[in-house]
Amino acid sequence: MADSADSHDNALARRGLMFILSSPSGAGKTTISRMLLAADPSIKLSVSVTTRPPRPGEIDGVHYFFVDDAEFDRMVEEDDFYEWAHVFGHRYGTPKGHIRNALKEGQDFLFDIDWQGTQQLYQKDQQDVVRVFILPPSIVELERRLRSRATDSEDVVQARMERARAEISHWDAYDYVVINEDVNDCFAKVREILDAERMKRQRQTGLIPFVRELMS
Ligand SMILES: Nc1ncnc2c1ncn2[C@@H]1O[C@H](COP(=O)(O)OP(=O)(O)OP(=O)(O)O)[C@@H](O)[C@H]1O
Ligand SMILES: Nc1nc2c(ncn2[C@@H]2O[C@H](COP(=O)(O)O)[C@@H](O)[C@H]2O)c(=O)[nH]1
Repeated sequence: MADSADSHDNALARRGLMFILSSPSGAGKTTISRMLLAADPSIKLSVSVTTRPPRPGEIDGVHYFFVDDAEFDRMVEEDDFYEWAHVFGHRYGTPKGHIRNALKEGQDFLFDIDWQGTQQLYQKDQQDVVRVFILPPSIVELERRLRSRATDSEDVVQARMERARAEISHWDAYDYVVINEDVNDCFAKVREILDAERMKRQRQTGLIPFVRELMS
């Protein structure tokens, strides 16, 4: 029979989470994602595949896997994606890789993806998905942030601003909505959401035998 330390460890066993951060472009989800990854080594980034060219400082395999159209087509044909979508004139997709098995083993993953990808992941796996939408404090501030990032041409900034209201209209398809005014406050809220979701009874698959043993 397992001793109490073993059974307590088993009781903490749970499935991994698919923790999704979405927002209109420039609201700050990449910033919040990077803060979360730096603060919490037990969540891993799901690195997306994209046909968009790298921005200065972006590293292949770290921020994205940068591929050409032919390679993206090949991955679609071979069913390599959990989900993929057209966003701002390029294609972006979540590679299946080792995610499914790692989730079963309790590994949490962070997804920085848009509303289309969120819908697709949610349809496939409602149980493990947690959807968080980040809003900017105002449209003026959103535009200021897109420009201050200084990584995109004027045309790209304009195109993203034109899409901003349409992106925001999907806010009610998310479990949580957080306004990113002060970045540290926003990060703290996102972290609280992650911590609480990890504790949900339904996710803690190891609890059932533990509670049975406690009650026996
Ligand atoms: N709370 C904040 N206050 C001021 N600036 C912020 C805040 N949060 C993020 N920023 C800045 O705004 C810019 C856009 O942020 P970020 O790149 O994280 O946005 P994003 O939502 O990931 O955009 P995209 O979807 O285009 O990747 C960055 O320069 C970032 O440093
Ligand atoms: N559906 C998906 N959307 C994705 C994925 N990876 C990123 N994104 C979203 O695209 C836009 C633009 O990103 P950027 O890095 O070019 O600014 C943003 O909303 C991302 O969240 C993906 O794999 N699937």
